Amino acid sequence: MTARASAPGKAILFGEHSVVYGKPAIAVAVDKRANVTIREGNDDSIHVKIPELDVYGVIDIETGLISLENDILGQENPDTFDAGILKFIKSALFRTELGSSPDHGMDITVDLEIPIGAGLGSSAAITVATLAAAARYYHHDLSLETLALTAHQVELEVQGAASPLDTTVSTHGGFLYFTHESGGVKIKPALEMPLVVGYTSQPGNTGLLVQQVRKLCNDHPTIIKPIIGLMGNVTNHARESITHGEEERVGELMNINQGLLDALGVNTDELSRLIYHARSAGALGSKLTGAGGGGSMIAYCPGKTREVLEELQSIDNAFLVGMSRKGVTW
Ligand SMILES: Nc1ncnc2c1ncn2[C@@H]1O[C@H](COP(=O)(O)OP(=O)(O)O)[C@@H](O)[C@H]1O
Ligand SMILES: C[C@@](O)(CCOP(=O)(O)O)CC(=O)O
Ligand SMILES: [Mg+2]
Repeated sequence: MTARASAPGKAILFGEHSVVYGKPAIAVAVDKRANVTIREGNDDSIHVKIPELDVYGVIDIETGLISLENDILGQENPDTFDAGILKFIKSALFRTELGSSPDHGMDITVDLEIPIGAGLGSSAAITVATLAAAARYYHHDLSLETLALTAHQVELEVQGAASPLDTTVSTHGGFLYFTHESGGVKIKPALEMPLVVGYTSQPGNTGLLVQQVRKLCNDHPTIIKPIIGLMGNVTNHARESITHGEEERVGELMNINQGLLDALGVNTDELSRLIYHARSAGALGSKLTGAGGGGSMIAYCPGKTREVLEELQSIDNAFLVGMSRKGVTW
């Protein structure tokens, strides 16, 4: 038996971090995906292979313990490596919503097109695709709604705190205005949305950054809560501007959102450099995307895509990102 599923990463245009505090957000599924294949295994363990990351993990079915076959990351970074992405895969495989849980060995391969820890939702895409592939493997029917909800539970369990934004976008695809009350509502942009992503070689860890913002908010509630409230206002203004085709205002609102994210302490030197260089090369707006603390920025650059891409590539990694209407496929 072989079961396959695939789910897209995402870019957050407006509202990362404030979405964890109940505010709205705008995000788009991107044309980079996590592709998961599950096959029956030859022994009693779950073997997970992620060739793009050089990660070869083993999950013990009885104890749930995760170990690394090649332990390269553990050796390089013994204090900080915590089996990272394998925790999401394990948590997904053992969810009761799947109707069954692993009772024999499996071989799981993740073909990952999304850079990890780059704010582009690799954790959500891998989680959604693993759940979908496992449901198929167990011949279990799972609605998209249950799939998105279950994937959010996985992110919550592994990350500690998480909004349902990434898992909603990865499940349903498209360009979404997300609220906690109504979930993802598709947006019809009245303008082209050419986006360039620039990513630093330093990965960010979403769980740690969300905790860091929580601490800042607890230490300075009368300052940080209004900033989070403002971020919600920026997102709502941006939705108007996107649907009315107001390019310059969209750019300005991205820059304002970036200033507020900086105030939350999730910006870095490297991100700032990419963000300001993108603006100098002609981007109307640029900001970090996802959790920050490293990872990626996006630049909104109608008519200037080539200039911005070349500028960012001269500093670090950069690529043009396209929207994916396709959410999870299985
Ligand atoms: N090279 C790596 N190999 C395995 N796991 C990794 C690696 N780099 C980061 N991780 C883990 O992958 C997860 C990435 O999820 P997250 O921090 O949400 O970033 P994103 O979803 O933006 O890619 C984290 O739990 C992190 O510990
Ligand atoms: C910072 C946050 O808003 C987005 C995190 O996205 P990513 O894992 O960095 O791709 C956290 C969340 O919404 O759960
Ligand atoms: Mg993530």
